Amino acid sequence: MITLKGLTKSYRSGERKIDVLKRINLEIEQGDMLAIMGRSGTGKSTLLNILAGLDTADQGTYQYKQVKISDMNGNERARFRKQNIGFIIQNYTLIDSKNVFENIALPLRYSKLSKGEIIDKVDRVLADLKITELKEKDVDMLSGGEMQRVAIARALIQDPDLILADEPTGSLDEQTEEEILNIFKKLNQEGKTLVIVTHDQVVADWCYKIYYMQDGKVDLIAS
Ligand SMILES: Nc1ncnc2c1ncn2[C@@H]1O[C@H](COP(=O)(O)OP(=O)(O)OP(=O)(O)O)[C@@H](O)[C@H]1O
Repeated sequence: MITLKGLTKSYRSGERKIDVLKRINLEIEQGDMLAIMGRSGTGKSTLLNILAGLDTADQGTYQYKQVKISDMNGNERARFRKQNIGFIIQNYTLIDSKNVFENIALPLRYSKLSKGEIIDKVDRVLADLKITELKEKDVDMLSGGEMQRVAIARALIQDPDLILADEPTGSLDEQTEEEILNIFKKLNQEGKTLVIVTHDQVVADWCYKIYYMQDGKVDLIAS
């Protein structure tokens, strides 16, 4: 599904150049569920942002199915992201001034769907995640676990094939973490591919493969 070849990325910080990714090669198969671990600052989020099409590498190629993402310009990558990627991050990035329904419907705002079709879609995702009762609530009234479910719902609204999650359970208690992981497992069983960046061994152990990032490289350490 995904092939990364020779992916290289550096950042400049004043005089210093930081080589974050050094000729990374990685294959991700459709239907996989994998964890990326590694110490802070080793480039996990950078790699995830490149997979999402939010950032680009300096060198190397990124192929998604038959398409070379690394050849795309910013607009093309934005379209690719919208059509294929569900992105979930730790601090939810929900919009406080909007309620749960409006937050989940947000990615559909420029779609050609009618109001009724949008409502149906949101209702279906809410039901799948068992959060229908939250539909009209303001997001600033939600618990951390509820917010994360809403963020997942929003990531799923366009039915993406690839779900990228950056520390998705980082601020949740153990029970809520397990509930979120169960949701991920179910999505995976339905055919979605998941890439999860985590510091948490419990989260990694739910995945089929665990990769470890170090010194600009990514190595498979368990499968
Ligand atoms: N936009 C940027 N400009 C300059 N340096 C950056 C930028 N983004 C990331 N970096 C640096 O690149 C390195 C990798 O950052 P990244 O966020 O990918 O690491 P990470 O493994 O996800 O870390 P953490 O586990 O703490 O989230 C860090 O040294 C970081 O400071």
